[in-house]
Amino acid sequence: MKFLNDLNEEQRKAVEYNSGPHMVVAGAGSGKTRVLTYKIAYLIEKGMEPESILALTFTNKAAREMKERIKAMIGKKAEKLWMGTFHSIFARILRAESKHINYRPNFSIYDREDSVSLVSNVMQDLNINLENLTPNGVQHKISFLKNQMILPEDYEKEMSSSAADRKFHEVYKEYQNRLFMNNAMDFDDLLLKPIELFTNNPKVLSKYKKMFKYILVDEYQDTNKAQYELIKILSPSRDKICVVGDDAQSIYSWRGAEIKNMLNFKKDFKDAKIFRLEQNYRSTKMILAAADSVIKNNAEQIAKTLWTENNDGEQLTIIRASDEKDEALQIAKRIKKEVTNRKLSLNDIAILYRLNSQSRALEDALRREKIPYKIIGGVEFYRRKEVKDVLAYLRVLSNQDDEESLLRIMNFPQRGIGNTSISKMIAFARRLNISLFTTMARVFEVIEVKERIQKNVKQFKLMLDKYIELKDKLSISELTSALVDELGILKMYKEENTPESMARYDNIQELLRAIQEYNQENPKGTLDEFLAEVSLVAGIDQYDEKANAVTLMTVHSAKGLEFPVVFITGLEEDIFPLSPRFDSDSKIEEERRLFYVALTRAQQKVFLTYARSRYRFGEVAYQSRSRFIEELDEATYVEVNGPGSRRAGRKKKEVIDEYYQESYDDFDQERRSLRVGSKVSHAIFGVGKILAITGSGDTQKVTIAFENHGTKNLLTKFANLKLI
Ligand SMILES: Nc1ncnc2c1ncn2[C@@H]1O[C@H](COP(=O)(O)OP(=O)(O)OP(=O)(O)O)[C@@H](O)[C@H]1O
Repeated sequence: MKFLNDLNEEQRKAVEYNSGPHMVVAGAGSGKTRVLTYKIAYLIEKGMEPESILALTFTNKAAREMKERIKAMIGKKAEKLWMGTFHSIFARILRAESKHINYRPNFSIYDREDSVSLVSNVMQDLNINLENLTPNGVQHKISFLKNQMILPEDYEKEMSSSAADRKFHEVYKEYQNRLFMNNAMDFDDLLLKPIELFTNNPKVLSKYKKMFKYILVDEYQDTNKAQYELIKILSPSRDKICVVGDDAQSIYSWRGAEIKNMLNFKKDFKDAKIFRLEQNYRSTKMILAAADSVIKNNAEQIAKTLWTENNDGEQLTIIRASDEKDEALQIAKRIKKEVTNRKLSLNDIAILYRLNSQSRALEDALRREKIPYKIIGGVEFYRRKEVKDVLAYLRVLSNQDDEESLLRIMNFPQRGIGNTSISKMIAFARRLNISLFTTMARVFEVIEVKERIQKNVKQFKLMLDKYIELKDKLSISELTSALVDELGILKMYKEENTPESMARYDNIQELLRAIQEYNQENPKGTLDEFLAEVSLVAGIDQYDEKANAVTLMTVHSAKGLEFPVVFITGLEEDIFPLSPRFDSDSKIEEERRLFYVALTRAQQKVFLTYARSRYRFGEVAYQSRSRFIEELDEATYVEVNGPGSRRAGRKKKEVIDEYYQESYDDFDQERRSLRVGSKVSHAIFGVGKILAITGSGDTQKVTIAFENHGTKNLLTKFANLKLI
């Protein structure tokens, strides 16, 4: 097999090994993905049927790319591989086997936002208020428990007798119950339900065990308990299994990932063989030395030494900025320089941050400098309001028990069915133990609802019935177009004619286009399958590498990617690492691994930036530089002080260039127009009235009485106040 020549000796050994369970422990950039890809091609070339190989990846994007690569190596038969994320593969299996767990195959898949909304409805219905937990927090806790396979009944056994625990348990139990009633699953169910399925149905299990002759798992360091159980349950005769991972890149413990799955592989799988890949093909020697000097501060890790034959490369550059705006401006300027000096295109550059909220200042600066950028993970396409509205209609057409989706569309676009009437219908549904959808058919029996509104409900129900009937006669694309037309939402957004409504208009058009493409690519694809697919799309999956633009994303999303030039921003205590003061050692170690992941994305050059002060939680916070910078080997970096150094405050005019002048002028403009008595609005605190102004220039402060947040003292420069 000629393609084996693309591998180094150790990689090749791992690819050819076939005599038992094995784990490839590989450092960053050492060819993990390559080994996995080649191994699958190798197995097929050796005669294994593609449909008997199960390959589990961390993102849909990784699965797609690997499949493409394998197709290029061995041809079209690669299409038949079972390759995808845990969630998408098991959603597919659950759909086929739904009757064994008392679900119907058209079950809805709730994303995080849907789950939060369900939690919130449950809390309202049970009239439960959890003092310290918002619906968001409750959802997070539920998800964390589910990831650890702790169901309500398990939780009940372990919980304390405190009122808070009891209330939480009640919400959790009812949340699970509602999911079931709605014929819906949340993301965590997509891993838990298959365990239930396989455990309670030995015949089904044996069918899949026979079918999957080989299991391969990517990013093994970030598997959680449920994923681990699934691998163990399914791994055929326990020997045809290959996992790859890097313990130094385990960054998802907050979502329940367990690094110990990797550390315990040898115990779990008898006679497991370990392959180590230590040659890095991605980065310069300098970048590897820097990464190594940081990660060696972690106590918990599998020993390995990464080396490379690549060039020595340049030192890292550390840039100090005065605040987040200055940081962003300096980055934008640098990018222009780098592109010219290194003859790079913009998609060779990534800007990474720890927190999504850091992106705003960066985006502002890039826009002003007219540098095209793409942002990954913001509000993802399929999570946008207008897109979800249309999808909610499709979900109801597919699964009438999906109460969450039905509630979303009941009065959208407005059809005169208010919340009070909806509550009354829900009460009726609960009393009779029927679904809300069925209640709509019997709305004339719900005497508490006014006659006029009963008619509106009836009409809405008739419309849905019509499309439910049409859904098997039309393609998904025709169905959706007809529906969107009848709802008149495109027209509605067009008439509103605001930038926001036009963006919504475009997004719905884009959705119609996406559905058309889906139809073309999957002529036999059903509405249920389409909905399952879009529910599982993550931000990174839509990432277009070819678009000529700088990439902005969190370090978490950057896992597995590589770029010639990488900026790592916000290197300050409390940002990166996040919350060091309150955290245990293990959390700091995870932050350090995250920093390691960030550094090792770079091929040629790394810039590290930090700001002396930063606007956070509505106030200016003075920041101290991240411990991770202090941990870097001194030989691996140089520091430059941009105009953000302290000197800049005093001698601003001398050190800042025209561009900065312009941006400071903007501040001054805003400041001059503020007066005692002016009404202003603030991004977080809302509307308020200025009571006093003290000081001037950069240290000017305003005292504002906010309508809903009391009186606050803010530094004008950072408050970003808008006059009303
Ligand atoms: N034997 C090899 N010869 C040449 N290039 C290689 C070889 N192995 C890997 N590479 C290249 O090195 C880079 C990193 O490989 P890959 O992405 O497979 O590593 P990885 O271990 O999955 O990385 P990470 O875990 O850091 O994301 C890729 O550009 C890949 O093409």
